[in-house]
Amino acid sequence: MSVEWPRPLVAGNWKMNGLKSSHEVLSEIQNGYTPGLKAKVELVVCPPATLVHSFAVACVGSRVGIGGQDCHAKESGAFTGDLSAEMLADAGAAYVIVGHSERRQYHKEKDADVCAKAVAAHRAGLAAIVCVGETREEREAGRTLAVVRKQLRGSVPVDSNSRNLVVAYEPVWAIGTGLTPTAADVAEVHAAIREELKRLVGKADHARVRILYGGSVKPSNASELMAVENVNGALVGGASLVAADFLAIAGAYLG
Ligand SMILES: O=C(CO)COP(=O)(O)O
Repeated sequence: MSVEWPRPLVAGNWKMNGLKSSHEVLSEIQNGYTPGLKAKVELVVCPPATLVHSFAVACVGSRVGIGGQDCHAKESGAFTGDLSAEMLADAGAAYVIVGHSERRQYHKEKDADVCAKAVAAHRAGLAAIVCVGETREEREAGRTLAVVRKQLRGSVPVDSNSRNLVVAYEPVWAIGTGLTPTAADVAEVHAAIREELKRLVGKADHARVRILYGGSVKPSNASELMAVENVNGALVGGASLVAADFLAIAGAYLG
């Protein structure tokens, strides 16, 4: 029996960028999401929380999905400034990024915290985009695979399946630097992630979990990176803020 894959996923992580005026960028993305592109690739935009609801409302009909960039593990309570997965779902999000390296670095999030957030995402009916990736020091010490495997084992909830889990491999040293690993390096890490998923998600479904590559993805390198085995899409930072660049990256799937 042949495995029917879900479409690859190209997600834009806008980080702390975006004001009301950014609706213009969203409109350009929607206009460029043609039926031909829709047939080949799923597009998701993860704006700052202030824009999640209005973006979700604007996207009804265009099928561009909306995601949050983080969530709290609890459903509600005295957590000033935080946002629950249920609130993101209520605002119209279908995805939430958890465990981004900027959260791990600046907010000291550990694997257990990331896992609790992914559990919350599932509880709220969201798909969790779980981020993993090594630092430059870890790569230079030859520890990349060990680090990524450990992060996965600690961060992926037991109830995960190919509909509620996406994994994003983002080498920390490649984020916002213009540097990318070689295609062979990406292939090696993604193969290790796939193998690990076999244990975490189960034999029946692990092959359908999408594994995204993230870190300095641009229109100029998207085709090469998206062609690597076990790369099922991209998590795009800077280039996702420019509609033409984001669409060109997704366009890598038009062949
Ligand atoms: O962190 C990233 C996406 O989550 C990648 O950022 P850049 O594409 O800007 O390198």
